[in-house]
Amino acid sequence: MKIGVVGAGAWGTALAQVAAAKGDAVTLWALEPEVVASINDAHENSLYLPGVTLSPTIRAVDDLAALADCDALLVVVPAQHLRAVLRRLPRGEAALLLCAKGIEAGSGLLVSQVAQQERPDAPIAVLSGPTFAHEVAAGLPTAVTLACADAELGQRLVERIALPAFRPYLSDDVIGAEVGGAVKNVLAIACGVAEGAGMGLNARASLISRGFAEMTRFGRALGARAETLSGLSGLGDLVLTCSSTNSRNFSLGKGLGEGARAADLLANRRTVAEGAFTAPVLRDVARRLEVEMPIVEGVCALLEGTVDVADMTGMLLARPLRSE
Ligand SMILES: NC(=O)c1ccc[n+]([C@@H]2O[C@H](COP(=O)([O-])OP(=O)(O)OC[C@H]3O[C@@H](n4cnc5c(N)ncnc54)[C@H](O)[C@@H]3O)[C@@H](O)[C@H]2O)c1
Ligand SMILES: O=P(O)(O)OC[C@H](O)CO
Repeated sequence: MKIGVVGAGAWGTALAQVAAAKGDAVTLWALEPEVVASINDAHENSLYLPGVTLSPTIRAVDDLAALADCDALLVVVPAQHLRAVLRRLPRGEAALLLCAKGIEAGSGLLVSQVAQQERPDAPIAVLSGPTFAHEVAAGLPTAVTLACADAELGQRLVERIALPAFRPYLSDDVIGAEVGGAVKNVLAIACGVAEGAGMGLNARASLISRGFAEMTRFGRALGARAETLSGLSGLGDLVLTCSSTNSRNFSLGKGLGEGARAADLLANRRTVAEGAFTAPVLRDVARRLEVEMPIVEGVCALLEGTVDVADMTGMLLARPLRSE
């Protein structure tokens, strides 16, 4: 199975390294010419994954047409750019393994739903789970969910990307795998806020737990299965992302908790904090589905600057007492 990777941020680069680990050639499309040059000349992505020596079998390209002969494409551009990039991909039979975590602004669609609209004939799968790119690139033990409605294709993809320290679990619940990855980014912002404002570890654990209840309600409303939401791509990724400043979403929240404005924290940043873009559209979809997501509502209000941290905390704590 000839693999191409679309998007050479930290995660696309780490996944190219995974795909190249068995010695196969991997074509990696990068948006930025300096990233193409850095990978081909120095075997390093000095912009997005500095300090990691990449396999010499990874060839970076700046032209999406170079991916035309691939059997499978790992699509790793941020959710808000996915549709535009899919429109420019060469037409073909390649399976799309979608690796971004988010919900598209405007449409309210998950990544797989965007892909189905843009590439209705392409076989689709989703890769998600607790995966800091630099740890995967360093070969540290990692387990992920690979979700695909077509069990045979899913099995082939699992076997193609599995490594001794990179362990994919196969699922057929595509929506469930995506909901976890999209919602956890917003909840990680909330946990970062608690960290930045010095609210303590009890507050963080409560946000993870009550946030998981929000994720589960939302996922169930979209048809996700409960066991997917409590698996690697749901609870697993929620725990990871809510626990470390290695997470861009958690770090963004920490800055908010320390009193910075969202616009200042987001201005001129090169790396993506998907939760900031997913939050308002997640809130809108949840309201439409009549799913209660008070933590997500609070994160949105804070990002929009309509409340401060004290207001947000007060609103969450003052909600009516209820059973768990
Ligand atoms: N970094 C991680 O540890 C990690 C792990 C799992 C999933 N993800 C997900 O993977 C996706 C990509 O994140 P990342 O961490 O690789 O990115 P990144 O933050 O390292 O880099 C930003 C990426 O966005 C791309 N980009 C910017 N503007 C663009 C445009 N107009 N069109 C197309 N691409 C554009 C850049 O070229 C670059 O590839 C996100 O959805 C993220 O949530 C990231
Ligand atoms: O740095 P974050 O917050 O985008 O998180 C990266 C991965 O999604 C963690 O699984």
